[in-house]
Amino acid sequence: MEAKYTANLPQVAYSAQQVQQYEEQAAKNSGTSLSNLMLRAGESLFSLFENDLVSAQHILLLAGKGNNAGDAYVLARLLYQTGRAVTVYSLCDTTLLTGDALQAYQAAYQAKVDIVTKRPCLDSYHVIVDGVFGTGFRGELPEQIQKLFSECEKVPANKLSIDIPSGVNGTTSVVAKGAFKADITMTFIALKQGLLTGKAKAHCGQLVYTSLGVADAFEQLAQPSATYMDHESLFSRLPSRSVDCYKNICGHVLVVGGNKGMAGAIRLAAEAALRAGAGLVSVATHPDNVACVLQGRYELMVHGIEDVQQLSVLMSKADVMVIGPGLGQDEWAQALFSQSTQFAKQVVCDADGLNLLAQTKKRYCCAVLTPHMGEAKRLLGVKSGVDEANRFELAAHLAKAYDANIVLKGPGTLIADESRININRSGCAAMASAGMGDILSGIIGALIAQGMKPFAAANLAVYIHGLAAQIAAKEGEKGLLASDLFMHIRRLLG
Ligand SMILES: NC(=O)C1=CN([C@@H]2O[C@H](COP(=O)(O)OP(=O)(O)OC[C@H]3O[C@@H](n4cnc5c(N)ncnc54)[C@H](O)[C@@H]3O)[C@@H](O)[C@H]2O)[C@@H](O)CC1
Ligand SMILES: [K+]
Repeated sequence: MEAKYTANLPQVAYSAQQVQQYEEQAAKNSGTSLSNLMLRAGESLFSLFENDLVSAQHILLLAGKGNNAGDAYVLARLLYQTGRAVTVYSLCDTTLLTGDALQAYQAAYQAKVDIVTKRPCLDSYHVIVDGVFGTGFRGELPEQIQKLFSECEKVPANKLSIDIPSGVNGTTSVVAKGAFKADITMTFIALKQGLLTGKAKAHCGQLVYTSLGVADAFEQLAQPSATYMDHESLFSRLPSRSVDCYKNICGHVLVVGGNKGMAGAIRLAAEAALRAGAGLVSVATHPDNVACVLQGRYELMVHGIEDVQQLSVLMSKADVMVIGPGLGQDEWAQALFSQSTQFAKQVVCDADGLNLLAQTKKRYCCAVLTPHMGEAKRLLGVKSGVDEANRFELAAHLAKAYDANIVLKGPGTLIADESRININRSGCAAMASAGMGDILSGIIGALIAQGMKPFAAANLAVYIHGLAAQIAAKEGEKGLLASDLFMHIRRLLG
């Protein structure tokens, strides 16, 4: 079933707890009530069926016992009253319903909506609507609900989640085992940060936002917990080039890595730095790799490093150092890493650079660290008090512990410094191919070398990288070679 959704998402995000805390006051300040908001939520969901899911005639709604179910009962009544075949499968005894949810249930019941407590066969529905848990979900999903959701995944019906896919935590992005997998999620009142990153992002499918008419009042009550930055504002922070500029004033990036047998990673990072506009790019690599890294990319200045003094000389000439791609962790790598910590300017540290950083007490004076979840956990070590599955907590904690900008890779990459977190908008699982991370670190290095602040550079680099990967994938370059991104990176940066 073809569906066309517009996802005009706001540029600020909040925790699900903030939504719970302020929704009632926001409703009051907007001259309305929570029960009215539930009606509006149901109506907004209904509009999806009127505009996008027009051919859906057989609809199954799964209902829990909270207000998320209340939204489902309002929707069920509206769908039924317009002639669709509607069944609500209540996962709880309906005598447990209270408050607004009870009222919504009663209205649906009186309108003669088919409400059952025995599991129907899932095969014949065009759409399955998940109204089981929303912002009130805590902990783990009961096993029988996991089973039901797993059966839902097997049938071809479109899956629509109300507010939050059941089992996803809208604050932390932690996804409980067996959580509902939606094709579309319509979320209300405020954009919940937990839906925008990590595995949670995949569980939402297409995210659609509806303010229920209280966004202004809500924004006056609550401080955003994260931004969801507009890319236009990022591009405007890229320094423009004057007609009389030359290579020496466009930044000199030193790329360090490429141990024996790992020339590819360092070459990708170095070429990415060139493509992203660095005036000069030097490479410090294993002597065996010099010819190979230089091959076909003669703009690079490639040096085989036998002792750390050679690296020291290169460091003295560079504006930014990118360390880690293909670095390895042997003696040669450790010596280079150790020397690199003397660098007094901006460092971008990736891959084995991060692993070596995790193993020592040495720190960079100013760094952008670009870990994936595994590396992030290693960087964290055994420090207690941080929920390792909570991407927001992890990124914020690392920014503090390492006094660095953090790029926590993965879908909806998080970019954090000590005081803020931005969630990347380009929305692509771009890191899923070999070499993608190497390219990202090269772009970040080049943007900093050209004068961008590290936080903005990291954000723009992640955005460009994701977009380039999306374009490359759309153009049918199957398997998505990392190097397919290069042409698009150059074009996107204008
Ligand atoms: N009138 C209102 O208050 C409005 C509520 N809205 C909807 O209401 C939702 C929030 O409603 P609620 O706060 O009632 O919460 P939920 O509807 O998310 O569910 C809470 C219920 O689930 C149970 N529960 C939580 N975790 C569980 C677990 N792991 N296993 C088993 N049971 C579990 C709780 O005990 C509670 O009974 C929002 O997501 C949104 O969909 C919106 O319609 C806006 C207006
Ligand atoms: K839900």
